[in-house]
Amino acid sequence: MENTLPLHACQFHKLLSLFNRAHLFIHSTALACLIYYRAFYLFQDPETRTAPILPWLLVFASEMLLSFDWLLSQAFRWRSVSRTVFPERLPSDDKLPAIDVIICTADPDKEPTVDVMNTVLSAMALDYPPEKLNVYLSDDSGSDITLHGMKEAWKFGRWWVPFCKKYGIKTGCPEAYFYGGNDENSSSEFMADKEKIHEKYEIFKQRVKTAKGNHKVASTSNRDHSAIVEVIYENSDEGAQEDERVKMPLLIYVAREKRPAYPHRFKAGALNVLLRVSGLISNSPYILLLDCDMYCNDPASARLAMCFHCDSQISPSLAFVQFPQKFHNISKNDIYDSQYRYVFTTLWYGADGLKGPIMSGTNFYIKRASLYGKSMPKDLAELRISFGSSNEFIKSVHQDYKPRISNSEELPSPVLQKETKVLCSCTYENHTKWGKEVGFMYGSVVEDYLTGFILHSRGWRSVYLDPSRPQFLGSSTTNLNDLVVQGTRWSAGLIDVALSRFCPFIYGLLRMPFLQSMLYAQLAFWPLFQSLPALCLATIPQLCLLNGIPIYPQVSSAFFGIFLFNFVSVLSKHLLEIIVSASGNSIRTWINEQRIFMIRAVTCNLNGSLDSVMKKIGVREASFMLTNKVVDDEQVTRYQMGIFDFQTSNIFLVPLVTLVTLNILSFFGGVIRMIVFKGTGRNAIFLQVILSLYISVVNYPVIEGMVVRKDRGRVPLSVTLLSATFSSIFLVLGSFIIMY
Ligand SMILES: O=c1ccn([C@@H]2O[C@H](COP(=O)(O)OP(=O)(O)O[C@H]3O[C@H](CO)[C@@H](O)[C@H](O)[C@H]3O)[C@@H](O)[C@H]2O)c(=O)[nH]1
Ligand SMILES: [Mn+2]
Repeated sequence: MENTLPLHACQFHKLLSLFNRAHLFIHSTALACLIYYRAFYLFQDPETRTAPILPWLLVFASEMLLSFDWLLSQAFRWRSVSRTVFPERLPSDDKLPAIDVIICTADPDKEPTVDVMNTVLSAMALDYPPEKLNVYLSDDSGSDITLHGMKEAWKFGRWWVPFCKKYGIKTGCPEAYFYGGNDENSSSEFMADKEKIHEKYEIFKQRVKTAKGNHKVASTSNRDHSAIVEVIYENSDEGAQEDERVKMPLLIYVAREKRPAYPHRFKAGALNVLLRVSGLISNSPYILLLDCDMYCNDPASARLAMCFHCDSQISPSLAFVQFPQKFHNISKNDIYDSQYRYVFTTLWYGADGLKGPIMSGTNFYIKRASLYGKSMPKDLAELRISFGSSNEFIKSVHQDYKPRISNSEELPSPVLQKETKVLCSCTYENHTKWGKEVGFMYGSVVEDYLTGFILHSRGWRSVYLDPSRPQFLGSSTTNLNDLVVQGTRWSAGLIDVALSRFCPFIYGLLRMPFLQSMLYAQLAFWPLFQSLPALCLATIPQLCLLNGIPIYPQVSSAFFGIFLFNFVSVLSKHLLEIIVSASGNSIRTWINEQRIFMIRAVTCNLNGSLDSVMKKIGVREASFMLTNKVVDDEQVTRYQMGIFDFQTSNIFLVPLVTLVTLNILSFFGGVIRMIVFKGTGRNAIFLQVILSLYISVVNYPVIEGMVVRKDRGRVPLSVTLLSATFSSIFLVLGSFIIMY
């Protein structure tokens, strides 16, 4: 009889959820009072109004948007859960399903080949039966350097994988292993082996680097090259000794065809090609997806994920098991919130309590069949419309298909080679459902969010697993420029979805539970719902303050308490969530996150939203600006020391510095007015003074960058001057507009 003990357990965070619901109730009541106060004003006799109607309406609209966004975000707080797994109860190895690992890379200049190969090697070292593990690298640049790197990785892997297995090495990424330094084993045999492997690793690295040095790629080759599919197989003397040979997973290099005249759909396009090619070659029922900068930090993840996929109760509706993105390069005082704490420790736990976390691009084990569309067509004509013209691929979508290569010693037949090239061609998807209903979805550069959304709306679910030892570790953005470039892409991608036919308010509400569609809506609209109010609340109350116009209730009013309560309630709730979710210095994390929310709102969220709108009206083209993975030592040092690096484009920096300048000006202006004003006039502008002060204090690093610092990472003088000019123009023009 089968093992009947459960493979996993789920814990509902009862206390936290109860608290969240109570907070939801109290805070909404306070928000209702605030809305009453704002709306009531509009019906007052114009003679008795203390402020002109335009700024009042702008501030009111911003408060409504923020409140609405807050209300949506409560979906993430309704039902938090966490999960544990019992991999020791899994069936024996011969009963485990096979896994295809797909790793994406796109540019050997921006994504150093040695790092990519480290990810490949870490995947090869996963603790899983080797004959059931197939590792694919998708190379969107079609570069010789990468292919050469793969061959070298294979050779080194023949030493590395057995070494990891023999000594139960956890860190399967050689670079992290040799330079991370934490060994439990001190036996002399181990030490000798380790030294030998370390030497081989250095040789491997040197070879990969030399190949790069010898090879200059033309920058256009990224967009114009033919398809290459190569099963990496090497049988030279450089490999391990015959008797030492351990069975290795299959390693396959795939570069799809790319031509300038054909859209290549960025990462989603690459993934769909890989779905097809892997379908033909190994056709494993489960797929692990990895970005090239995300290595396996623990070989156990495959088995942990199988605790869900092998559970016959939840497996039929389970699309993917998502692990968090964690990063190896986070400093103690993480000034940019590079770890995305909020997303991976607050939001995703909450989403898991509904129908599962949002797909997060990398680190998830997905069921292949879930990507093959809503329902399986019955006849061949329909199958061809869905999947394209390859009969061989169509055969592979049926469960009983036997993969074409079953072990690493076998070479692909010429027929198979020809067929895989067809599947990689840039015309293969024409007039098919790829990217629209089948595979990873096109239409947004956040292909992960959109694909997960479509899967969830078809009734699939996902689960979130966040074991104490990070199963995957990546490199995060550690400077302002990389952060805003990445953030702009995400924001644009999310707004693309928000403004498309997949808008979660309509498409989601009709297809998924209410709370789940709220959670998707909150994320999709988040760039807009953050940036517009932030822009307004960092300018309008300040403009009014300098003109002596009160926009908030005066200190003696009962509504003053309501406003203060709302402000304190949101801030303290945020602090509490940090205390619950993270270890370390909570207050510091809290300030860092408050600051980065504000900075993001007026830089990348704003820019990304604009980008998306401009694409809609046809002024801009879709693009996928890769996140930089080449380390700049000077910038890293600043990040490690907790010092902001303001070297970024003026499109981002000028609005930020302008807003901070404006708030400093209005704070001092306000203080002077409070000294000069007597009685109610003073009371009436108090909250505006506090708001300007709060914004200035939280953004102190910007001020420091403008006036104190002299290093390269400071705010350039030209930006400070430009920003001062902009804020003066705004103040003068704005004063005219609100007065009349
Ligand atoms: O045309 C492309 C563009 C990108 N990539 C790969 O996609 C991955 C993610 O790109 P990266 O530049 O690292 O972007 P990030 O912002 O760090 O990635 C986050 O955001 C992406 C969506 O925008 C998700 O796909 C990722 O999984 C998620 O980690 C990398 O492995 C790239 O090589 C391709 O294969 N082809
Ligand atoms: Mn990345």
